[in-house]
Formats: sequence, structure tokens, C-alpha cells
Amino acid sequence: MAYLELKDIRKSYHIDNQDFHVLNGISLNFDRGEFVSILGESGGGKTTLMNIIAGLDSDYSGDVLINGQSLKKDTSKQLDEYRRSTIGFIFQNFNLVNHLTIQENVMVSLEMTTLTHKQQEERAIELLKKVGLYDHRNKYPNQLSGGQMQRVSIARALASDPDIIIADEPTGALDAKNTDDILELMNEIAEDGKLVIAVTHSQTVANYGTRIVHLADGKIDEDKILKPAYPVEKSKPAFKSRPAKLGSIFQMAFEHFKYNFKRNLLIIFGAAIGIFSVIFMLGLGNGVRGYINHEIYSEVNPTTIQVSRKQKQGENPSPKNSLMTNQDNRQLNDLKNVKSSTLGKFLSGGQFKAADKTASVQYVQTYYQGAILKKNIKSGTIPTKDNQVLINKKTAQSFNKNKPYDMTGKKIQLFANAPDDNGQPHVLSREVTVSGVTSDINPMALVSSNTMKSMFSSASMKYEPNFAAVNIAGGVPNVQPVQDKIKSLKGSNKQAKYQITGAGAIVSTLNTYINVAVWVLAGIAAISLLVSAIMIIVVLYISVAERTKEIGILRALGFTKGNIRNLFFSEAFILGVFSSILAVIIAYLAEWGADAVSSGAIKYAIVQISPMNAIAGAVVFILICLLAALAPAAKAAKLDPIVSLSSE
Ligand SMILES: Nc1ncnc2c1ncn2[C@@H]1O[C@H](COP(=O)(O)OP(=O)(O)OP(=O)(O)O)[C@@H](O)[C@H]1O
Repeated sequence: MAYLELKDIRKSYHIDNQDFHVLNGISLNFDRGEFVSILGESGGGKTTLMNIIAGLDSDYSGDVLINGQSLKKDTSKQLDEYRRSTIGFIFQNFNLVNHLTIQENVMVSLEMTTLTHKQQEERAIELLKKVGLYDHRNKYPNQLSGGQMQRVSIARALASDPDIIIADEPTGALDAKNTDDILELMNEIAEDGKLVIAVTHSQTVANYGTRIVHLADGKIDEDKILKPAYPVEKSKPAFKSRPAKLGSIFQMAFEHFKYNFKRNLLIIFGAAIGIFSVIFMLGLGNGVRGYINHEIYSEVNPTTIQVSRKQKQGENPSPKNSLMTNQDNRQLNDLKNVKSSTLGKFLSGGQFKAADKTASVQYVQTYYQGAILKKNIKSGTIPTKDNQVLINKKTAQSFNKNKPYDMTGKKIQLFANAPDDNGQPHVLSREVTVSGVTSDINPMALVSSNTMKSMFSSASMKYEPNFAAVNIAGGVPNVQPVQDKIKSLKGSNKQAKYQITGAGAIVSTLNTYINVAVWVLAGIAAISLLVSAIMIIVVLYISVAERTKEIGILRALGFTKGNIRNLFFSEAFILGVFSSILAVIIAYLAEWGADAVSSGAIKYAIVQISPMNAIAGAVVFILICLLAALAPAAKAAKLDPIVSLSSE
């Protein structure tokens, strides 16, 4: 049984409803140790036959048997494996990968073997020494002469120790001296027990081998043995072939990235602008939110919040439905991070009278600890004694325009609206002494709870609290979580039971608005991210077009479709990672610049990029890059290796 058997191979191309017969029944047997030259006129089907033998073309009739095993039913993956392990290619125009060094070109084949990385390198060096190119191993293909390039491709063809070497016009682009050198090398390969099949137009080349097969009109018209095949010593292969690993594919993509560094730098820069805008907007949002909170909290006590009853849906908003019970107070008191909860009463709408002057105030309410920051009490004290009131500057100015703080210690008449349980209006009244005057940040008039209670009893009305002052332990960071917890508490009807009133509610609402604004801005910035993604798609499509030949070479060497896909995913990943790194650097630089300016102007760092912002921006963009690579990578993987190899 011959090592390679061709059985009645027929091949035709179907163009414009016409069949063009190229191979019309080729039957040949080949053995290892032979150096066979296939001669024939141009267009006679020599390359077509080589492609069939090499497992690049499976669209033919007849059969190819290797060691008696048919190739006909092999899947695409099995043919990849067959090329990796059994076939070595030598092309007329060398087909080296331009962005890899000489040694790396040889390593491409070796990386698809079970040898360790060190053994692969040793074998690459050994092969380069064999073809006389050891000193040139770090050069790129375009730095070599034609003869040298062909010797590299011979080293590459031998790398995986295949049994068949297919050479398509191996000396077609070489001068006489180089032709002799290459033929000598090919002869040595046959002497080593491999089957060398060379397609050639040259009788000189053909005469060098052990056998000449002549093709005419798609048939063999001559099969001449020049000398006996070289003897084959059967030795066990030292290693096996396997598909390229992701690591080596990634490294190849990185070499390509480095080779086109200037162009890639521009792409990275363009993409980085998009990522930067998103990260910067998120950082600006953090800063603005922080600044506004800081401004508000410097005027009001952030850790004491006022909680009142939330009106149930469809419920009549009567004062009765707004009461806070001792049970409510206990529930709030028992919450995590709540230091204390105190019940109090607020009344909407109050009036003061003294002599012939009047002033109105938004709320009259009981004082609780933390109701007002010390620094906002501009004169006097909090209402510690019975029948005292703490008023704001605006109220005080109604009685003493020029010296409002002189109102401290003065007696005025207080009127407060207190509807009864049925909603009937009552006016409570009491002569009170001004205990102090606050800034206008405080919209209320504050009395002690004893005073409030006694005002109710004087009017024969029941004092029933309608808010709780909840004091939060652990400082500002706990405020929002406690507020959220309180808002999530449900009543018996499964609806929210409480609402936050006072400054805490404003901060919470403001933060919601700021968050919406930040996400809108980040969303707008994300449009530039989308533009970057489109740019990546275009770049990858260009890359596929530019590397079509390389894809053909790699497929010929045994790269699977999946390997080719991963090559482009790796390239997209590398672009994504570098763009993200650059974007994060620019974002932090811009933060530094903006904060230097804002610290001078408003004494606050207005841009605060958190590590999460930077990481999220980078991760999202890398994912976008991988998504962008889907279509180009699929296109690259689908390319027909034969068509790719013949592209320029
Ligand atoms: N993809 C294709 N579609 C249609 N026809 C094709 C295709 N590939 C090759 N052919 C045709 O098949 C015939 C054989 O081509 P092939 O390349 O095998 O010839 P060849 O003997 O190697 O020629 P040369 O010596 O000039 O390289 C030619 O007529 C060519 O035009």
C-alpha cells in the first residue's frame, strides 16, 4: 500500500451555468522518500491538485488516501489537524507572516505541537541553523532576500515534522544560485524520508527529483521515475500536533498590534476619548452630588431626620391619619444604626403678633435635639424653658427691622393653626418669650414639647405627635441607608408607612435628581463610546481585508476557524485594554486639573472619579470591543483558505 494514494480525482468549476473541467481522473501513488515534480502547462490544474492533496479543497470527486485512510469524509476540523500534522507548505512567493520575525514565523507551526515552549524554541533555532538563517532570526521577512525568505518557509514547513511537503513553484521567484540551494534543501528533505511533491514549470527543477509526473488536459500523460525513492527509516515521531493555544494566538495578535503601532495608537486615542467622557461624567456626578450635600449639610444637621406618616393611597389626608404613635416610635428606634427616635408635633402655619406688628411662619413645631445646628443660632439659645420660642431672622425682622437679634428675650404672642381630628380649624395661642434668633435656613418657629402640650390642653384639645425625630448613629454615610430602610417599611396594607420630611428629604430628592442628570450626561457621553465601537468594527474589518493572505497562510498551516476568530477577538481585546488604560489616565489627569481649579474657586473637588467608575468604564468598553469583533472575526473565520492564499 502506497503512503499517499490518489484515486480518480476529478474536479470542475461551475461558472455561469457552465462546467470547467480541471482534473479529469487523476490516479497516482506516492511514497515517502520520493521527490516528485508535477509538470504541465499553465492552467493545467497542478495547484488545484496540490490543494486537494493538502486538504485545503474538499470539493472534488474521487478519493485521497493517507496510509489507507480516506480524507474524503473528514470534517473541516479533521482536515485542519491533517494539515497541522502531515503537510508542510512551501509557496512560490514564500507567504511568510510580515509582522512576525523569522523565528516567530517558524514558531507559528511549532506552537501547534505538543513540544514545550523551550523545546519549540530549540527546534526553531535548529531548523534556522539547518537553512543557514540563524543569524537572521530576529529580522522581519521584508528584511530578507527572496532566497532567504524561501529558506525560512522551508524551515517553517519542516517545523511540525510533517510526512508530506508540498511545494508550489518553490523556485519560481528565485535566481539560479538560490534555486540550486533550495533544490538541495528539498532533496535533503526527501532523503530524510519525507514525500516531497513540487509543482514546477522548470525542467531543471523537475530533473532534480526522483520522479516526474506530467499533467495535460487534467490527466496524467507521463509518469517517469528518474531514480529510486530514498529509503525511509521508520522512527516514531517525537511529538504530536495540536490546535494553537489561546496564549500563542493572543501573542500573535499582540505582535500585529506592535507592528502597526502608530496606526493603532491613533485608534486607541480615538477610542479613549469616548471612554474618558463616560468616566469623567460619572466622576463629575460624584463631585456635584458631594458638593451639594456638603453645602446642605453645612447648614442643617444631616444625622437627624424627620419622619412622618405617609398618607395611604386614596386616604383622606386628615390630621388624624398623620399621627405617629408610640408603636411607630419604637419601630423606628429599633432600626439598625438609629441612636434614638423622639416624637414631636408640627403645625402648618403660625403667626406672631407684638404691638401692631405681625409675622407669619411656615411651621410651628416642637424642638428636638439636632433640629438646628448651633452655628445657625445667631443670638440667644434653644427654647429650654416653658413658653419660649426660637424664631428665625426673617420673623424677628418683622418686629425689629434693623436689629432682629435684639428680639431675643422679648415677649410676643404666638398663634398656631391646629385642626382637630375632624379637620375643624382651631387656633392655639400663647404669649411666649423669644429664646433666640436663628438664620433663615430654619423655616420654623420652635417651642419646647411642654409648651406645645400646654397650648393644646389650654384649648381643651388632645396633644398627639405627628412626627418622629430620628437620630442616626455612625455619621453621614449611614443617613441614606437608614432613610431608605424607613421608606421601605410597610404598613398593614402593604404600602409604604413613612415618609422623610425636612432637610433629609430635600437631600434625598436632590440626590435622585443629580443621579438622573449624571446618568443622562453619561448616556450622552456613551454615544461617543458607540462611535468608538463603530470605529473598532471598521478597523477590524480593514484588518481582516489586509490580513486575508495571512489568514490563508495560517489556515494552510493548520489554524482552525476558531483560532482565526480568536485572533481577531484578541486584537479587539488588546485595542480595548489599551484604549481603556489611556482613557483612565486621561480621566485622572482631567480630574486633577478640574479639581485644582474648583478647589480654588469653591473649596471643593468637583470631580471625584471612584475606582469603580474607572473599572466600569474600562470593562464596559472592553466588552463593547469584543462585541464589535463578532462580525469581523466571523468573516475572517469563514474565509476560504484557497481564495485567501491567492489574494494579494
Ligand atoms: N476558484 C476558481 N474558480 C474558477 N476557476 C478556477 C479557480 N481556481 C482555478 N481555476 C481554474 O482552474 C484551472 C487550473 O488552475 P490551477 O491554478 O490549478 O493551474 P496550474 O496548473 O497550477 O497553473 P499555473 O501553472 O499557471 O499556476 C485554471 O484554468 C484556472 O483558471
